[in-house]
Amino acid sequence: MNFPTPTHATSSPSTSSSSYTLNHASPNFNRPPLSPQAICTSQKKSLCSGAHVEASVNSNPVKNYIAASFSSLRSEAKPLVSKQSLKKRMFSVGALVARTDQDVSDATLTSDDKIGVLLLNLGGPETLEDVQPFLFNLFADPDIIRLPRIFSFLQKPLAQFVSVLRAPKSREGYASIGGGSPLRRITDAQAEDLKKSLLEKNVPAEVYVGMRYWHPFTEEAIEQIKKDGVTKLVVLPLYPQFSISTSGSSLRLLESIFREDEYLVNMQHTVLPSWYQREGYIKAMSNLIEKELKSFDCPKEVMIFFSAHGVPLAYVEEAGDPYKAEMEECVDLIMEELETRKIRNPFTLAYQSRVGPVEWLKPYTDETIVELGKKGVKSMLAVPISFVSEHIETLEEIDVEYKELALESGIENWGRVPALGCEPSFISDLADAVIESLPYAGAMAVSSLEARQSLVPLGSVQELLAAYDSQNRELPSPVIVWEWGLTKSAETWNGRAAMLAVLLLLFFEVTTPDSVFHQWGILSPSLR
Ligand SMILES: C=CC1=C(C)c2cc3[nH]c(cc4nc(cc5[nH]c(cc1n2)c(C)c5CCC(=O)O)C(CCC(=O)O)=C4C)c(C)c3C=C
Ligand SMILES: [Fe+2]
Repeated sequence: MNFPTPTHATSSPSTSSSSYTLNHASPNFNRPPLSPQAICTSQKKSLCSGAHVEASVNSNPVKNYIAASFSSLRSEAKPLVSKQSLKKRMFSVGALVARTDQDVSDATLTSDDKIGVLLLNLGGPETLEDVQPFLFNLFADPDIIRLPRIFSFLQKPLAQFVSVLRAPKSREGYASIGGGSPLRRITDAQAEDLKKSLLEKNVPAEVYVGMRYWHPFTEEAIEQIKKDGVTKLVVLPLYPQFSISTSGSSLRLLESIFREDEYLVNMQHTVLPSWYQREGYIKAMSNLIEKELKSFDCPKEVMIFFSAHGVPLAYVEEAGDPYKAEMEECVDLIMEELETRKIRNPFTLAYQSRVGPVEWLKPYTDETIVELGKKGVKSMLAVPISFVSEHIETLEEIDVEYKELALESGIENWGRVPALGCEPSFISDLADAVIESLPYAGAMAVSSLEARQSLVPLGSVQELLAAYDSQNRELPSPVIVWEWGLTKSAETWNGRAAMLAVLLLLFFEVTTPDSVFHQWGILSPSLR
């Protein structure tokens, strides 16, 4: 039994033949239960402590799924990371395989097959006028702000309110980076290069871009996929690490689109939920860091400062988002790779870009920079780690705000690693990831009602989505921002509701003649 590698794919007969087969035998896809060690060694302790580890629900869902999916392949898998780290982590990464248990059968591509790759990304406002509607789309997403079900009718009014409130600050940021987000341009270029790379590897495919919050919207990409008659689709979120708020949100949207559509239900497809462990990605990141370190006078003394986009703490602690664990493992893998190159710099991971008053993942980037400055760190290399394109948070937040903060904090030498963008070895590795996942694209059983309810064939996305939620609630619960009870987020939101009530009272106090406070003598008339 062979693990599908790029080598197999590139050894496929040329496309002129009537059909070609990815050259590997079908793996047995029954998912054996994971051993507790396999899970615990692959994750940070917090996820493992005393956990009941049996099904793939109680810890890192994406990894569990992948681990479960690939555990039967482990012994023969081509190591994707160093042997040492593979041993330590017990499993390799691959596609989140869109498969039912029974039927990873022939991975055969026929000449009639039309392969598509759907790149999922966030999207960004292209002009300053786009900023508020873009923010509206973002905040209207229940994976970004989730209200309790009985208040879900308030989602759009709330999104309108928050987006209008946030827009001036956001607009200022986008104005300072040239009047809009570069995300569409860069993602289009990545799509173009990926298509070329796939062709060079003898896998002709069309690559589509589907953005979550701005053009080209995922719905538009899907329409094009249908028009083009794609028969096998690889869904590839452009986020190396999985978060409920990013890849999860896009997958949830896809799931709802697929469920409604006869064509899509029948189309074979597979999903790669996260790919930060891939050797190609780890090496590409390490190359960038190694190169940038050389621009410092004393490279060995530079603090490598990984800065990841944050998520609210409740995502990780209450909803089981694997984001933090994946991020930490990703950083470990990069540092291991650098170690093999004899680069043994000190390093830190912190989280940036928090929005609103709730607690986000810590340590915060800004506070950490100040602390490191106080501790006497003189040289720092910032490494944006959660995203593969330049965007507002690299170009403005890191390059301007954090740089300024670092210099004020006593750090004398500052550098920043560029985002991967269209870096050829990275794109080539993405192409390999697509090729490796193709054999697992499977058809949904249209007749099955259950199949219609999940994005990928029966079981897999359900497992992925359900696994977000450690309490196994009916719906994965990304961020319940307000519920009755004593969770941290509930407390925060109860507090906010109270604040809102006070603000409303004050508002009516100063705008209406018969105000309550004045009648009670709490506010003097001069304040009106
Ligand atoms: C892995 C990356 C990202 C995570 C995780 C993420 C979570 C997340 N983001 C917000 C709120 C905002 N994000 C905004 C922009 C933005 N976010 C990401 C990536 C992640 N977000 C990117 C790449 C971008 C920039 C896109 C671009 O146009 O360049 C914004 C808008 C900008 C701003 O006003 O700061 C907001 C708002 C939340 C609430 C969240 C997790 C719940
Ligand atoms: Fe964001």
